Amino acid sequence: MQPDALLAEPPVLDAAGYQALTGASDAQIADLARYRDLLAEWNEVMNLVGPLTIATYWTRHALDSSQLLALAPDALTWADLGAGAGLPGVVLAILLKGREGAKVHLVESMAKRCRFLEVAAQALDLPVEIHNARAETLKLKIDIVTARACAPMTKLLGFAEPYLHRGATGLFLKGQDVAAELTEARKAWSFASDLLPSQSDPRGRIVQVKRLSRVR
Ligand SMILES: C[S@@+](CC[C@H](N)C(=O)[O-])C[C@H]1O[C@@H](n2cnc3c(N)ncnc32)[C@H](O)[C@@H]1O
Repeated sequence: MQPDALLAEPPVLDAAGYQALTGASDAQIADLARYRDLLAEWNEVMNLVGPLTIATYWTRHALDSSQLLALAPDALTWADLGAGAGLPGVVLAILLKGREGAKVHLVESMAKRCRFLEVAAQALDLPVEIHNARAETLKLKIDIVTARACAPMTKLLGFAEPYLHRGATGLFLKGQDVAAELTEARKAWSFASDLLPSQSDPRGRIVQVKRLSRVR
């Protein structure tokens, strides 16, 4: 990682800044704002996201999630493992809404977080399927498997293995410890990977993973 990247601060965007940067439509901005309001409302009674991160929603959550679409512009089917409150999956679903064949699988093992996901999906009329399940137990054939803050890389690859084996590409949002996590993961897994820069966090990286197998 470049030393100056370690010093740089993430951009702080409002809705207008986010729209100028991403080209999102007015309808998508309205849906993203509605999702932020739902997050803020439900966060009062349920631990969904760090309360302070609502103030930086457009960078920390909206941009962090939506940047994945530019890396896989033709992908229609996604699975978000450990979706929690729906990050990145709900943001992706908002932006994919209306595209024929689009579907985001939101995979979350905690039932109460799935209740929030059901509310968001209904309020925003999203192309999602919610699975209250452990990610590693599902057998979904999809284009892209993603996750943010779900587990360290070694464990996350175990969750993602069934999806990668069915042909998915992995795009995982990771923080500044990614290099150490990858070194550790290579003790258990053999895989091809690329480290891509994050638009929302100069210290973060997106790990693109293909061809996963266990180290014997
Ligand atoms: C720290 S939260 C992150 C949530 C969200 N991705 C985000 O970035 O805000 C991790 C979530 O992963 C879920 N989780 C952990 N292991 C899982 C598994 N094997 N299958 C499904 N969900 C899992 C947890 O219940 C939790 O909601």
